This record gives sequence, structure tokens and C-alpha cells, in this order.
Amino acid sequence: MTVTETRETNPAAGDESRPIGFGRLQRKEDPRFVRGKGKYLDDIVLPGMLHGAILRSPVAHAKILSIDTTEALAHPKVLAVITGTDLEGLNLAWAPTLSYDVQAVLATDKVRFQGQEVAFVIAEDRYAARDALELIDVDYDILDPVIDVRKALDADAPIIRDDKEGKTDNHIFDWEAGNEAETDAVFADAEVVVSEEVIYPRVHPAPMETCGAIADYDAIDGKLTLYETTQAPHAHRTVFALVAGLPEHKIRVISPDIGGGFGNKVGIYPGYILAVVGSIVTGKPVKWVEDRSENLMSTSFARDYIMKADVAATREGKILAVRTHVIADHGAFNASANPTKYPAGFFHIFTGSYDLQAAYCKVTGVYTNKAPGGVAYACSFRVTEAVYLIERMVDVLAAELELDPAQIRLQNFIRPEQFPYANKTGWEYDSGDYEKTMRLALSRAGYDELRAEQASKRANGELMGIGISFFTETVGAGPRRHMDILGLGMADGAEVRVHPTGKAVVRLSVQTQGQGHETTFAQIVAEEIGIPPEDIEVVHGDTDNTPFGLGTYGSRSTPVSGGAVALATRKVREKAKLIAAAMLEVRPEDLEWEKGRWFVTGDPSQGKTMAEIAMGAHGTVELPDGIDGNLDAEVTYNPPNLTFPYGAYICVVDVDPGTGHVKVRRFIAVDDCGTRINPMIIEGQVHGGLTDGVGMALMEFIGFDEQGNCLGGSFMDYLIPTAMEVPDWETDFTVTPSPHHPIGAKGIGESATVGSPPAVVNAVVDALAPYGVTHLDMPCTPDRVWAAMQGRATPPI
Ligand code: PCD
Ligand SMILES: [Cu+]
Repeated sequence: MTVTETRETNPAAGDESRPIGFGRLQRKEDPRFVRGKGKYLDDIVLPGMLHGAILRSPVAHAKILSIDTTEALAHPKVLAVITGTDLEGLNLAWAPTLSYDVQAVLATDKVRFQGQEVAFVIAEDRYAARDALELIDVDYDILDPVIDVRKALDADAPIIRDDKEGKTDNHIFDWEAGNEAETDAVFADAEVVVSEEVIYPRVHPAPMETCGAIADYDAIDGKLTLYETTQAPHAHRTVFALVAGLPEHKIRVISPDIGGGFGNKVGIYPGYILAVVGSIVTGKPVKWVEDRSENLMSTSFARDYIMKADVAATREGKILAVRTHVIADHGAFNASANPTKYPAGFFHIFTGSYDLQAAYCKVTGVYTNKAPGGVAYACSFRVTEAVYLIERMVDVLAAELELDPAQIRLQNFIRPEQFPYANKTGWEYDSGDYEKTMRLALSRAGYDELRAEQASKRANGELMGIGISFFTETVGAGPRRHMDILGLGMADGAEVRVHPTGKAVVRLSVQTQGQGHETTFAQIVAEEIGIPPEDIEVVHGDTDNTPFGLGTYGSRSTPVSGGAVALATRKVREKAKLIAAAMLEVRPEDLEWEKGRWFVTGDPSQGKTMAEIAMGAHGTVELPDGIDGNLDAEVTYNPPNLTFPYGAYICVVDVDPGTGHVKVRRFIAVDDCGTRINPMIIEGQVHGGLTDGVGMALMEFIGFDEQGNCLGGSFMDYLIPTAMEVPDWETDFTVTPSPHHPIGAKGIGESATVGSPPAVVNAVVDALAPYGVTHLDMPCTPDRVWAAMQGRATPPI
């Protein structure tokens, strides 16, 4: 029997403006954010709190001959100055990185990049701490730096990591995926081979809020409370326990409101460790917050891949194989954040959305005198680089064969009936209907009309470009048998509790940074048990109050933690059924579910709402054996596979032939992230990511001069896009649910950042086709575009 769910018969049915479950629910967190009432790290003031500041190296590579802190210590407001030598005494001068390397917390022997941490001053206020930095005298013996990554492996290159015993070069790792021999064989017989060197320059996540920490060590009970800007509070706590030797149950990590993470807040920076040491040394809480330049110069950068690639195809445009060799610049310490087995992250998704016969990649990681990191900035571990490579190369091939870039993609897509699709480098794509999504994007764009417009403009000497990108991501890391970070399997926990009055709380291991988890995770609970989202409190960001899990990055919250929440809530629903049966004095088999309520089959008026059942659970009803008197459940979810969101993006640009200035005129983005929890939040995520992508394609990069001076150390030099540089986004969607995810959702948080740069660059290159340009490296700044138009080498990045 079916019951029509309306607000009258069932209060849990909701409506469009106030969905109880999935839909366009206004964000629950926004009332506090739009009123300036968010509580960010720097808003926290503890009684007696001191302030730390870091002295950083002005040079990229130098021996430290001496550090004199006498004058700084004499400053009336300074309480302590900590150097690497002090940390050596505590066995804390070096800390493990997320990639099984070590990184100097404070330099002892050498400095290895400009901006490296050298000393830490603790003073009564932030100004005094900064002033005292000027009073520290460091004597450096300058060494030749390694800046050009292509020269890092030369026999005469200076050795950066002479701290590592027996290290005689700057090599970090070689990693490969796919089958080299099979791939070479396909290439040997191919009718057409195109090759290109594609560079994804060093960029920076540049979140609005910089990184910081407040450490509060209580010497009496040995408890450390650590407020941190972190995307992964539980993982941080475990690492602190391992590194500092503090007992894990005596560490509480609190991650307050986070003003954007974008991967930048995954790692553990020296400043966090120094705040802890500072608090232990002074016996007072110590706050450390970096400034913008410190953030841009020393915290995790992203990308920095030089990718040489070849594509083998038939003359008709059937793509057969792709191979690539990448040189990855990891900076001075290998602090890249990746699951252990994958030193180049998920780069092996570079086979894209195409059905290939063979594929092979080799990635060589090297040290240079630059800041460490290599973080997944809006990118599930190097997926961004992979997507950029394949989507640029498909256009290179299309140009060579004089085929339409939309046509060549349609011709090569993995077809719907091929899913689950095992690609040639070890992934199993869960689901997709690529052609449908592509055709929707083409029709939304009016592709044929755009091409006609382009032809007539070209006849007038006007430069208009149309760029396409079709991307597949692999997000939701990941199955524990394949994926861990520092030995911690990549699962996530969730706890759901329904209080006696029918209000609920859900506790998460993941950590929102602006994505709206307080809304969407309440919506998952609402969808499953029909409690209105406003009656569901989402708790996160405090290790004392949430279950263990690996945190938010790589668009994994919905795929992993979202699964945990759905399954935990279903347990609550099943438990509610048993309790309802006891309350109604019927057998559980005789009950049917409609959102928010169990009722007797054949007699819908006999039923119990979740609120009634909650009260019943905590009340006096005789409960069946084995059922506790509560409506609580918890689950740790270990996903069986990752999810594979995808999308079709089309970008239209106009290039000024006189100046090389690129204007993004239109951008059409059709995304497929499976089941959509909150379409409004999804659109916001896509808008943000597209803006990111335009920034990287046209403006953003962290450059270095020959001495290793960072040229992107402020927002005067590191240009981030504003509303001025982007068009009104045109978004649309298709829905292909993930077959293995409890609610069919795939991640969306990074899709647009991943998918958009190739669309923009492909559009710029397309605009420049009349000049014979077939490739241009990002960022497509006016000077570089103009040089390309003159047939000149583009200025270095
Ligand atoms: N299907 C679906 C999916 C999803 N969703 C939604 O959306 C969002 C997102 O999601 P995801 O995809 O799951 O993701 P997550 O994990 O949450 O997040 C993360 C991401 O996110 C993004 N976004 C964002 N936003 C903001 N605002 N901020 C930030 O910071 C950020 N970041 C970025 C990044 S970069 Mo990495 O970290 O690099 O790795 S990663 C990342 C959330 O809310 C959710 O729930 C929905 O609704 N539906
Ligand atoms: Cu990446």
C-alpha cells in the first residue's frame, strides 16, 4: 500500500523551499557567517595567551653558521626564543612528513628554501614577537640553489638533502603505472603520434584565512588542547601523538570555523609544532598565526609538474594509447600529501574519459630549493594535473588531425555499457554516461552557432576561441586495503543520536571549511529518517566529541563520511522499527516506512513518528531483547571503491590581438556528481572551482628567480581572480548515481577546479590557431599570449 506524502498527512514530507532531505535548503551555517559571527582561529583568545612569530630564511640555500638570539631575548616583552638547537634537545628539530620524508621544524644545519623556519619568538603580544625577529642575528654561508627542476638531477647539481645519510643526488622517487611494453607496442604501430611538453606551473591554494594554531598545554593533567586550522583533526592528533610522544588520549584537537582549506590545511606545519613547544616551555597558551606572505611562501604549494606526453591514434581520430613522463618538483622536503602507495597521487587517472588500448606513466620526484608541499589543491591527489594533461593532449591531436575537439571526444568516450570500466592504469570507474553530458553541454552552449560566429570573426581578424574539456575524477579515498596516510586507513566514522524529544545530533570525523557540511550532512540524516534538518545538529572539528576518521580533502567527505552518515542513520531507522513495533504491539514485519514514520501495513493511521519512537526508546515501553533504550547508532565506513564524478565544460574567450589580453566571455559547465544532496551548494562549489580554474589558466603562479627568491609572495604578485575576471557561469547537470555509494552521491567539491583550466587554455589556443599556435603553457598572461602571437618563445614562468 502507498501513502501519498504531503505536508498534511506527513510532517516529514517537506516542500521545495524547506526540504526534509535532499534539495535547495538554505545553509544552516550562513546566519553566523553573514553576520560576521563565525569563530575562526584568530578570534580565539585564551586567558594569559602569548604570541609566537617565526623568523624565516631570506635565502633559498645556505649553511647556518650561527644564530645569535641574545638581543631578542633582552626585549622586555619576549619570554622565549626557540632555535633548532633547542628542538634537537627535545628530539623535535625534524618532523616526519606525510610522505615518509622528514622536514626541519627549525633549521639546524642549512636552510633549503626562501621562507624556511629558522627561529621562533614567543612574546606578550604579536607586535613584540615580530619586532624581536629583527633582533635575531643569523650568519648564513650562501650556497648555490637548485631552482630549475630540469637541472636538479644533473651530476653537478648542489645536493639539497645532505642531511640524509648517503644522499648524493636530488632524486626522491620514480613511480609508474600502466604497462610500458604494451604501450610502446601500440605506439610502434600507430598511424599518428602527437607529442607535447605540458607544464602545470606551481600554484598555491591561497585560502582566505591563513594557517595558525593555539596550543594550550596543561602541565598539571598533561593535557594538550590544540586549536588548529586543520582539515583533518583526528589524523593530526594521531600524528602529534606519534611525533611529540604525547599520549593520544591527552591531546584534543579543535578545528574551529575554517576560512577555506583547499588542501592548504591538510599538512602539519612547523608553526603548529612550535606553538605546542612554546606552550610547554612557557606554561601558557601560545598562539601562532601566519601572515599572507608566510602562507604563500612557505605552506603547501600545488602542481609543479612538467609532463612530456605522447598520444597514439588512428588517422580517423581513434585514440589508442597515451604515455607520459613527469618531472615533479617537490621542493626541499617531500611533504606531499598522498595516500602512501601513490607518491604521485592519483595521477594515473590521466587516461581521462576515453577507452584506450594501453597507457603508461612514469613520475620522477625531485628536490629543489623551493617550499615543500605538493598538496592536492582542489584536486584529489594530482587528478588536476592528469586531467589537464589529457584534455590538452586531445586538443593537440584534434588540431593535428584537423578534427573538431567535440567530435574527437564523442568518438573516444567510454560508453555507458562499459561501466564499471577498468582503465589501463588500475582504476575501476564506477559509472558514467559521458555522451549524454557532453551533448547537453554542447546544446547549452549552442556549439554550432559558436563555431559559425568564430569563423565570421576570424574573417575580420578577431580572435575568438572555444575550448572544451571533458574530465573524470577519482574521489572519495578510499578503500582501506589500497589507501592509507602514514599507516592510517582512509575510512571515516559517523555517530547519530536521536534525543528523547526527537531532535538529533550527528557527529562527523570530517571537517567543513566552507563547503556547508552543517547543512548537507543534516540533509542526509533528514532524508533517511525524516527529522527536519533544523532539528539536527552537526558536530565536527573536535576530536573529543567526534569519531575517528581521516578528514576532509580530495572531495572525500560525501563519498566516505556521507556513506557513514547514511548507514548509521539507516541503523537508527531499523532500530526505530523494532521500538515502534513494541510500542504498537505488532510484529516488526507488519510495519512499513514512509519518511519520518513507521506505520502498520494496511492501517496507515496506526503508526509512530520518529519523535514518538524516540520518546518511546527512552521511556518505559518494554523493549525486545537486545535493543538498548536509545535511538543511537554509529558506523565506520570503508568505501568499496572511489567515486568517479565527471563533467563537460565549454569556455568561450576573446583575445585582444593588440595586447594579448584574454577575456572569458562564457563558460558552460555540466557536472555529474551522481545523487545531488543540495543543488544550491553544488552550484556554489562549481562556481568557486570555475573561478579557481580561470585564475590558474590566466593569472596564478608561484615563480622563482635564479637565486630562488619567491616571486609570488603576496597578492600583488600572486594574482587571484575576482568577479571582474569571470563571466556569469552557466551551469547544468546530469545525474548518474554511484552504484556502490549508499545514497549514490559522488564528490563535487573539486570538480570545477579540476575540469576548468584545460577548457580555458584550449579556448586560448583555439583563438590563436590563425597564428599557428598549437600549445601554450599556463598562465596565459597577456605578455605570454602576445609573445605566442608573434611566434616568439613565451616568457618563462
Ligand atoms: N553529490 C553531492 C556531492 C556533494 N555535495 C555537497 O557539496 C559539498 C562538497 O562535497 P564533497 O565533494 O564531498 O567535498 P568535501 O569533502 O566536502 O570538501 C572538500 C573539497 O571542498 C572544496 N570546496 C571548498 N569550498 C569552500 N567553500 N571552501 C573550501 O576550502 C573548499 N575546498 C575545496 C576542496 S580543495 Mo582539497 O582540500 O585540496 O583536497 S577537497 C575540497 C558538501 O557540502 C556536500 O555535501 C552535494 O550536495 N551533493
Ligand atoms: Cu594535484
